Amino acid sequence: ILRGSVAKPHLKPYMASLQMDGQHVCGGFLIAEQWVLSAAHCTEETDGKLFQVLLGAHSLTEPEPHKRLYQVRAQFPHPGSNIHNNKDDLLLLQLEEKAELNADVRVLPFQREDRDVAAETVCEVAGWGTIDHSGRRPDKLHQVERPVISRDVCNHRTRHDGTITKNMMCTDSRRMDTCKGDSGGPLVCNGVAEGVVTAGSRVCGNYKKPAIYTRIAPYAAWIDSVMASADE
Ligand SMILES: CC(C)CC(=O)Nc1cccc(-c2cccc(CN)c2)c1
Repeated sequence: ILRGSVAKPHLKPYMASLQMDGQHVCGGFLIAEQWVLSAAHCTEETDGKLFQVLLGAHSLTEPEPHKRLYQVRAQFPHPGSNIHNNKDDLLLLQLEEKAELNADVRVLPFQREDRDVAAETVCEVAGWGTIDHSGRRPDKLHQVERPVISRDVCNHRTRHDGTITKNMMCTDSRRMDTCKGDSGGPLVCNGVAEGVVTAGSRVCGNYKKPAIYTRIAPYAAWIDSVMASADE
């Protein structure tokens, strides 16, 4: 998160850190006791290995009462996701066991009504992604509030030039923005997860390249079907 602030510890108990070999790679969030939602492009550099999922954390390194690293039983990238564009950029992770829910570990409801969030709505996004242009990575969770911008503005030829589909949404990226490592985290508007951070043009803090999110509502049926069909 560029030019945001350190989050209040454990006030976003749905946040997950997707880790590989003990390193934070991407964000994610708890959508059910045994399921985390994130972004498919986070698996681009993992060579087919499974993530581990850290829940209940504020600091990535310090001991905290309800912090726990969960093994992943299976990963389900959306079948339409690919490395060439941001389409269907969702990843479902089934934890090896149900997460123990407590004050620091809670499920976040996601939007099921497929209707655009109004432009100018101020939403919040959090993550352990880079916090400055030298790529510094934080130990503690950061957050930032950003206004939604309309798909028409986001699709302007000087912005994302028509690549923003009805399954995507954008927020203003002037100075404060999401960045590398924030992918997979939720865009939370009025207490509900409306979107999942995607890397988009992989630039940060440039107002000409608004932040892009995969809208969740259009994928509610896919999410439900994967959770229902996965084995015990
Ligand atoms: C395997 C993946 C972690 C590779 C990757 O995603 N790289 C990367 C590099 C630069 C910016 C970003 C990035 C992320 C989230 C939002 C944005 C744009 N605000 C950029 C993402």
